[in-house]
Amino acid sequence: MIAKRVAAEKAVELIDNGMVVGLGSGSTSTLAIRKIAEYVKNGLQITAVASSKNSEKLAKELGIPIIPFSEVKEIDITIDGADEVDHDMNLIKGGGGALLREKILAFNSKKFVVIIDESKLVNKLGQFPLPVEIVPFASELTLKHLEALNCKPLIRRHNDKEWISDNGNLIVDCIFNVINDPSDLNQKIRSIPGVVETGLFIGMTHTLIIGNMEGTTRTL
Ligand SMILES: O=C[C@H](O)[C@H](O)[C@H](O)COP(=O)(O)O
Repeated sequence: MIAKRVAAEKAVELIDNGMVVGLGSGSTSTLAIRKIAEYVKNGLQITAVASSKNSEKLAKELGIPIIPFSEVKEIDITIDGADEVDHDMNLIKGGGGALLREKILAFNSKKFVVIIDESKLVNKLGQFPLPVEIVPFASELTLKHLEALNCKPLIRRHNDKEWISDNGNLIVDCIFNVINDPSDLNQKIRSIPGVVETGLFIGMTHTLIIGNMEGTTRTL
């Protein structure tokens, strides 16, 4: 927890008055949201957009001013976690199922800051099952095409039911074990009709902040 916390706190230092801030999702992002709320209480003036209903609810409860996407022209900085990060700062995200909104935020941000503890660093992506958001219609066919890309696709379930994303879609966790060419795989998956988005974030990270158990951080 300390590794995630120091990475989150370091990232929050990058926020200035007047910024539009994108809020990520997951446990590391939650630590960042809590720190942002402290700054807001102490006078920092920002507006924020959230990448999930959970993050939006938490931010509102903590007094962070949230604006709807319809009012956002550009985001100054988005701070978000990741499930795996490779040497090129490519990511797997979506362990919490928020990948689509997270990718929209990252794509529309001047600065996309990723915060992780050092256990998330890998030589090659793919040990963590790749989350892919798909529409529920004809999901069996979409799964068949995912399987043809040499993975084991499993529809995410919770309490014996299919888990539904904030966008009303399904999440498929694709077990690849090793992803040799993340960019090529991302394109192949996105070309399957029925796929909404993948959890591969290729070339999107501007800054990576890695926290460790000693309570220090490294910024790339
Ligand atoms: O959908 C969830 C997000 O992509 C999270 O940022 C990712 O799963 C990392 O989560 P955590 O910070 O809890 O490890």
